[in-house]
Formats: sequence, C-alpha cells, structure tokens
Amino acid sequence: MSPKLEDYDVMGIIGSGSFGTCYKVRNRNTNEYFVWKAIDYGNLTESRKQLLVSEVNLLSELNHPNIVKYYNRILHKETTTLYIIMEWCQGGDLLSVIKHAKKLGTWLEEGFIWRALYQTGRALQACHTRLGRVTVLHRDIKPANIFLDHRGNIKLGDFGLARVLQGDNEYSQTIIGTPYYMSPEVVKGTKYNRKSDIWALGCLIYELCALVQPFSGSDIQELYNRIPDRYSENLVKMIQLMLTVQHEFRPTIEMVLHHPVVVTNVSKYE
Ligand SMILES: CN(C)CCCNS(=O)(=O)c1cccc(Nc2nc(OCC3CCCCC3)c3[nH]cnc3n2)c1
Repeated sequence: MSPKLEDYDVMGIIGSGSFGTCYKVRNRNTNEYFVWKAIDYGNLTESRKQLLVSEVNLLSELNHPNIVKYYNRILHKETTTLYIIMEWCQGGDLLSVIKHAKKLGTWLEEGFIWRALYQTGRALQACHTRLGRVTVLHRDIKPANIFLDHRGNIKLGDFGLARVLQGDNEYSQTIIGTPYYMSPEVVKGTKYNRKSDIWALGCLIYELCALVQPFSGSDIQELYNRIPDRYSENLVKMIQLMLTVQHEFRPTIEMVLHHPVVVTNVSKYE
C-alpha cells in the first residue's frame, strides 16, 4: 500500500542539499521517525527524471545495516515533488561530530574511529559487490554524508551522486560536482573507480583522527605529523595504506576489511 503525505507529521527541517530539502517526519500511525528527502523534479529533463528513477530504484536495492535504509517514495504531482522516505539517523552526521570535538578541544576515541573505518568499509563493500547487474561507486564519501544511528553505528547515506554503472557508458564518467576527497587518479582525469572510494575512506579516517582534511592545501610531509600521537601506529598504518597514491597498489575494500590490523582492532573495540 503506497504511503500518503498525510500519513506523516513534519517535525522540522534537518537541512538541504543539492537534491532538495531533508525533513524529519513522524508516521502518525506508528509514531516512528523517518526523514523525507523532498526533490522538486519539475524542471528536470526527461532523461534526468529517468536517472532519478534509477537512482531511487538503486537505493531500494541497497539493504545493509551500514547503509541508510530507503523505505518508500511518494510522488506528489501537484507540486512536482518526489518524497523519498528514509531511515532517520538519530545521531546526526559525522561532520557535526568533528565540529563538536574541535569546539570542545577534544579528540575522537580510537575505538570509535576503528568502528567507523570498519562499518563504512562494510557499506562500501556492499556497494562494490556487484548487486545483480550493477556496480555502485559511492562517489561522495564525506563526513556530511555519513550518519550515526541511536547506537552510534555508521550509516552511509546520500547516494545523491552515486552513479549506476551499467558498463562504461559516458554517463558513468561524468563527475558532477567535485568529490570532497578527490583521489590522485581523479585529479588526473582517470575514471572514478572502486579504488577512488578507498582513497576517500582513507581521507575520512584521517579527518576523524586529525579533525582536519588531509589535503587541505598543506604540504605532503606535514600530512602525518598532524595525526595526534594518542592514536596507535596501526591506525596510522591503515590510513597510509588507503592513501596509497598509485591506485593500482591501493588496497581493495576486501583487503582493508580482512587486514589483520583491522580485524584485531575492530574486535578489540567492538
Ligand atoms: C546526538 N546529537 C549530538 C545529534 C542530534 C542530531 N539530530 S538531528 O539534528 O535531527 C540530525 C542532524 C543531522 C542528520 C540527522 N539525521 C539524518 N540526516 C539525514 O540527512 C541530512 C541531510 C543530508 C544532506 C544535506 C542536508 C541534511 C538523513 N538522510 C537519511 N537519513 C538521515 N538521517 C539528524
């Protein structure tokens, strides 16, 4: 049975992005909280509408404990608005977590960072594992797109820029917008690939340690000096591994998740 707008109370606006506006809503029957991502498709070309449909279908196929759950959609033709109903992540986004730590002058716990590495990695593994006929590259891994549920588990969200790769069509090579963590190969114009997501994962984990972006204009030598000594050599080693400049030598997500250092530390902090 398809949901209707009147089944929900709008509790407030969480924020807005390139897609449109994100609302926190409550289902009137169950009192459960969700988010609506409201997308105005009024000005989209037919091909863009098709792409939107395929992206929403992609979302509905991705079912993983570390990926924000898609529940349903409401097409409101009167206002040419598509409402995507998704799981509400009570813990907010990682960008807010980083900003909060900086504001308090504190560092994030090493255990939290290992869990973030592992759980974000598991979400990427689900995307990179061929889902039927398509392989999904996230393309936009950044703290603002990664959320926490009520238990502090990672939820990879906002596949707004995710591209469905069915073979190498010209579309899949279009980088719309600048990825937050641009890998060396993408900077050189090489096609975005699975290893580019690994680079982005390395940048994310670096930023959780240093509370600053890895390549924010400073010189490469300075890079690892800015990771506080409080973090273990093993964690720094994993970051360096994911930030391997040559993507041919950069580990796959399987290699990261099965690396003995990751396996040991994730179980240590579980
Ligand atoms: C514990 N406190 C410190 C933090 C409280 C924090 N609560 S909060 O203020 O409602 C809050 C804050 C930010 C996120 C969320 N949860 C959330 N946000 C999404 O997208 C945000 C959107 C992404 C694109 C750009 C515009 C914003 C989601 N998408 C699917 N599920 C989602 N869940 C909740």
